[in-house]
Amino acid sequence: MIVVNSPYNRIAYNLAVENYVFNNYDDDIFMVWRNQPCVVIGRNQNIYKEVNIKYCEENNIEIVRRLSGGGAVFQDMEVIQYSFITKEREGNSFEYFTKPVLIALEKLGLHGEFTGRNDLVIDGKKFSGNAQYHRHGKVLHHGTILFGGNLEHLKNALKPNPLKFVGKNVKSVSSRVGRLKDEIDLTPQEFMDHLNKTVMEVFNIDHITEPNEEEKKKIEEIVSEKFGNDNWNYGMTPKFQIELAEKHDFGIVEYGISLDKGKVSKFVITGDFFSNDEVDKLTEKFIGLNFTESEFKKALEGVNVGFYIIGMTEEIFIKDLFKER
Ligand SMILES: Nc1ncnc2c1ncn2[C@@H]1O[C@H](COP(=O)(O)OC(=O)CCCC[C@@H]2CCSS2)[C@@H](O)[C@H]1O
Repeated sequence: MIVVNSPYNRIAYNLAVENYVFNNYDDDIFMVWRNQPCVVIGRNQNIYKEVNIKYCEENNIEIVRRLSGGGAVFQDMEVIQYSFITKEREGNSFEYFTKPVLIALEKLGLHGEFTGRNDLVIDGKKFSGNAQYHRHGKVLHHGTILFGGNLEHLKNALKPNPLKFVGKNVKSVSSRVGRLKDEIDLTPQEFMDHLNKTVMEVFNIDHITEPNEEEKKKIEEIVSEKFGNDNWNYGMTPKFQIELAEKHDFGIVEYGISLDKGKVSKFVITGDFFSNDEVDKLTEKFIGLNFTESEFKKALEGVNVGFYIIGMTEEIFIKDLFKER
């Protein structure tokens, strides 16, 4: 096993390093890494359901989809990730790969435990979530460790959308969380070094490497094709529909929205309001867009919604579709 140091601290890049190493290295790998603020969703999650996209846009929190399954987590520069990439072997359970983390904590006088699902907890509070990806006889096991981190962002960015979404998708499992830095006096960097050192001892590793310039180019290609690309981050959202109805003094407005590959594929507005023109002339402006307030507002520039739905304003329209429920 060798240690790979990632030169990046952006989620799309670090996921691309994992992906590159997974596909191109024969050695088993260990890697510790961290990112600027981001939300990382599971492979089969509905981005609209699990993430407060507006909050993320307003707070510069990137949203990226990973290859492994499971739920959505928040990370920032105080949240530490680790990855093992190995050949698939008997006994490669979640418990097996999380053990070195628990050993590293014991050395710091902290007693953590593995729970039945995929979490590590201290005193019942989750500080680590884990996920795996298996392919071609190899396994990627990675985990996030809430060493520190902005809990306000964690709570707000991951607030599940309470709208009824008709469709299949993996839901996150919300937990009571706790941060390690409230228990120990280390900086995030010191904690990373400690974790690295512990794993190097446990697995007898003496070799540390870093992607070279040529590899970095390939990693950057993976970023633009996948983890930094809306077609992956939004597009892998399973098909779903939303139905809404809002009562206004100018009438009841019913919205039926279908999303396919993360984009609006069908949008129907019905109701008992008065109209000057066919409402499909309005709704067709949104076909192909992400279902986000920012994209809808952009599409509405120069459009008079009151022309299609008498009494309607842009403000009411946006509120009907995107207000916090
Ligand atoms: N950073 C972090 N650490 C620990 N727990 C978290 C974190 N962020 C959110 N949460 C809590 O976990 C649940 C979601 O739990 P759930 O079990 O649904 O999902 C996970 O744990 C997935 C872990 C993925 C790890 C990958 C490793 C490399 S990139 S991401 C969320 O609602 C919060 O309550």
